[in-house]
Amino acid sequence: MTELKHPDAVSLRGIRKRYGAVTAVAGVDLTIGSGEVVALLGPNGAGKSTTVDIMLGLRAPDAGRAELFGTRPRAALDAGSVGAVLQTGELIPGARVGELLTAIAALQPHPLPIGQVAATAGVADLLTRRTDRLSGGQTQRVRFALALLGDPSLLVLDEPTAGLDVAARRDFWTSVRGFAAAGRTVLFSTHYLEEADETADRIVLIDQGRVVADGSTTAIRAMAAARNVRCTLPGADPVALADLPGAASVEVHGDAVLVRTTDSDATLRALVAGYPQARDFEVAAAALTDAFLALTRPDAPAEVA
Ligand SMILES: Nc1ncnc2c1ncn2[C@@H]1O[C@H](COP(=O)(O)OP(=O)(O)OP(=O)(O)O)[C@@H](O)[C@H]1O
Repeated sequence: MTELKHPDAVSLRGIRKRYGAVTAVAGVDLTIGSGEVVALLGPNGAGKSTTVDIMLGLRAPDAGRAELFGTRPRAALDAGSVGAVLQTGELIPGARVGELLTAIAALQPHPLPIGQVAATAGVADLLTRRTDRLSGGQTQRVRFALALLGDPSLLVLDEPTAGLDVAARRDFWTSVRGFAAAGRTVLFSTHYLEEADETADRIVLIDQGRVVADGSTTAIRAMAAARNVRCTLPGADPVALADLPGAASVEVHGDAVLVRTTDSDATLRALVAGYPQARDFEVAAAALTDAFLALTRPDAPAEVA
């Protein structure tokens, strides 16, 4: 593994970036330790790609500092410590996959054997194929192989499975998990909670250019299963409602009650039994962002307006 000795693979401090009137990144702090597998999860336009580009030294931030293994991103890239699969960039058309891997390996300070990389990335049967005759899933696997050639300690993947079908996605993530199993660091961005859930140890939720939550995948999965139970209940007491089974947080606005719960069946049964005057029941999936906020603010008091 090509590694610069430093405990943190990634360190972002106070990163900000605007494009004209659009604030893409609004102050991101993020530390990723060596060996972590982290998903950067967020909706379209959340600022994931801009954050990744700054992290890799491909874009300059307006403010803040990005370091990989305690050094400038470009120095870490030049040392072969970092491999990346980005959304942009075409494979050289007309080249054979094996030729391309051989050519790029020659540029690396400490290349891995082509056969090993091809096996890890699942491209061993594609080496004689032309790069412009590959399917989307095969193209992504070749790009993944190219990123592995320098034997990186950190792999950065920006929405690597965008546009791939379910089978191609599954194969891709199997290869990534194989890479991560060797104790290397992986950061990937995705829109899909399932991808984050299946592959990452930690999920960082980014929304409107900010980190709005950061937690273990287990904790995030539990919160993603959260439901909102709403009802009309005159004279509701938020403190008493907070004792309902499964209740994570309670909001009371006049007669309107919102209970965020991890067990909506139990909450609803107890609500019906304990509050006969309650009516207009409604149960809905909690928005992921709400779930993350509830997760990261466990001490938040019940809100009353
Ligand atoms: N080169 C650019 N010029 C102007 N605005 C940009 C540019 N790149 C990104 N933006 C804007 O900055 C914001 C963040 O974009 P970014 O691509 O970083 O988000 P993202 O989370 O990666 O989105 P997606 O999931 O859609 O790829 C968006 O509002 C986007 O329209």
